[in-house]
Amino acid sequence: MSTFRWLTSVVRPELRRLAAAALLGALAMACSIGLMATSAWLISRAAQHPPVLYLTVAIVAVRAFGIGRGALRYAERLVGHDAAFRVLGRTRVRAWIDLDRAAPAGLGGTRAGDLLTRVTRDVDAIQDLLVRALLPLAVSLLTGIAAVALLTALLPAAGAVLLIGLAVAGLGAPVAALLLPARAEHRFASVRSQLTTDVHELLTGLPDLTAYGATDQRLGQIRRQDARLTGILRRSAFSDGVGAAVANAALACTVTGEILVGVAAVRDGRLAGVVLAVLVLTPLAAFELVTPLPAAATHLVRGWQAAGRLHALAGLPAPSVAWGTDPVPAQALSATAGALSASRLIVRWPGAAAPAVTGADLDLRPGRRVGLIGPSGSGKSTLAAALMGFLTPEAGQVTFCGTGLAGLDEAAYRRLVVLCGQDDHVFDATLRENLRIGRPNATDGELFDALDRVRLGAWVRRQPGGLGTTVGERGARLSGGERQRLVLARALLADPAVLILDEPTAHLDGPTADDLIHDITRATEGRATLLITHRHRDLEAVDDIVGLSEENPCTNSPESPCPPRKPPISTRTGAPPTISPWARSTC
Ligand SMILES: Nc1ncnc2c1ncn2[C@@H]1O[C@H](COP(=O)(O)OP(=O)(O)OP(=O)(O)O)[C@@H](O)[C@H]1O
Repeated sequence: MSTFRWLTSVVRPELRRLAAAALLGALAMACSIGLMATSAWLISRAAQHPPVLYLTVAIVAVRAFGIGRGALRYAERLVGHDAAFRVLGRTRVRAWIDLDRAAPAGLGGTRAGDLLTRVTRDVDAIQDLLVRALLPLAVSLLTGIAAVALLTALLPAAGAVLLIGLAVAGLGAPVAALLLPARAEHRFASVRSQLTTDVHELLTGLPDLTAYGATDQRLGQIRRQDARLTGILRRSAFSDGVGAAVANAALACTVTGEILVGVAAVRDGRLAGVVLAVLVLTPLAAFELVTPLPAAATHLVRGWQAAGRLHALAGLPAPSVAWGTDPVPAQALSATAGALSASRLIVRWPGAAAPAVTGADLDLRPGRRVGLIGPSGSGKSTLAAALMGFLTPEAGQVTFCGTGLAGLDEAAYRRLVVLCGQDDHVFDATLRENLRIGRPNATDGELFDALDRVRLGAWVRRQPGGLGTTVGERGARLSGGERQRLVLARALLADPAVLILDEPTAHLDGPTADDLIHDITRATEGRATLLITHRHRDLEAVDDIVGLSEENPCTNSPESPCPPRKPPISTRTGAPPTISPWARSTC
């Protein structure tokens, strides 16, 4: 879809409101011009001292135009902004849907600062495109025609002079505003986005930059971007000024032209003397139309760029599973039918040259714990992402209770299968709010129960704020181990049938890691659990072990097909699983 079609699709539902706003704006401007024209006539006529009765209609008209101008302008702002905010809401929702569709695995090629700029400033630029560019253009066009028609009716030559003046100012000023900074203006959005990205990276990486003494270098980079943006804005302001100067020069020439043709017409007797003031003063009001046009041209270009950048979000890779609408199947779980299985999976990250996982098999059954081991980079987390449906396998299938993920309802699946990852996000909120992501209506007692299961309860009770303690951005006020146990407690609160734990003992000292594994063993009783780990001691807690090899030489292409999967490095079968009654009824 082209940017134009994308823009049309978000604006189309509000077209009637926007047309009403344009009409109200045009009527307000018409009142403004009418006020000026009637006042000019009234002053000239009053100078002839006619009976006051002759002036009554004009006096009433002046009052009506004066009141109408204010009331109509208010109504235009109300209707126009209402329409713009509706478009804004729709654009923002659409941007979020595009991001949601791509997240989490499709956002690898994007930068947080750039995305932030798109969903905030680029969306705002769409509002400016509507209320500061398209509406003023429409109002100028409508009212300009009316003003020229009025003067043409009084004196055709005067109408022609106004037409030429408005055309020069209405086209010349915006073109001057656009042509001068054209190249710079087209770089505006990307430079602004780069600046936001650099500032965002500086703030998030400040501790490391300070530690390496690299802050000045980064600040220098930000200063250079800031100087580029300032340069663009300065050139923009200069060309806006040139546009305004063109408009004012055109106004001066038009008024002079009106005086010349008007005086000639009065001399020839083609025009009544009292109407001369109308010819001379009406352009003053009519030129109010062109004053906002240079800025409108700038907002048009910026809004168009913003629309292109927002439209590009729809093109982000969406590697997640295309979920179905069926709820999770209702057949009973059994020890033989895998709750969550993967067979001959080949998984590739978007844009990667080769698959990260080739031919993996896995069978997670209720009540059994499986340990997943392999060297760093062998694809353990990638396999977990595929089990969660974040990545669609190139080949092979992930099934839950015998049904492929593409046939299942996503929300139902997410309630039953939970991933507790290595770098799960901790929100800048209280402990309570972070935990309740796992179970929104959990009581404080249930939260403490989960915290005790990961040995964090005593620490939370010692905090003056208890569960209300704030944890800082990305959990900055917690130690690595506390953060890890907090996200594990959150996963346990979700009470899933299948729990995938990606290196839960990372960041922990040996004894604490042993205790945590012991607690995990208790907490996962009756569930299907996948424990991804580098610690061989952790494997004592599992029933089966599956190993991934680092060698992934194939690309799953005809030239380099993937070989049949090697058998697991070692497989140990433990005691028969215990299946809790609730786990049996899960599927
Ligand atoms: N978000 C991503 N986008 C693109 N490629 C990725 C992404 N995450 C991982 N990869 C690539 O996939 C491959 C496997 O990475 P993965 O994280 O699955 O390995 P791992 O076995 O979990 O490693 P570790 O034990 O170090 O956590 C790596 O080559 C990595 O570069």
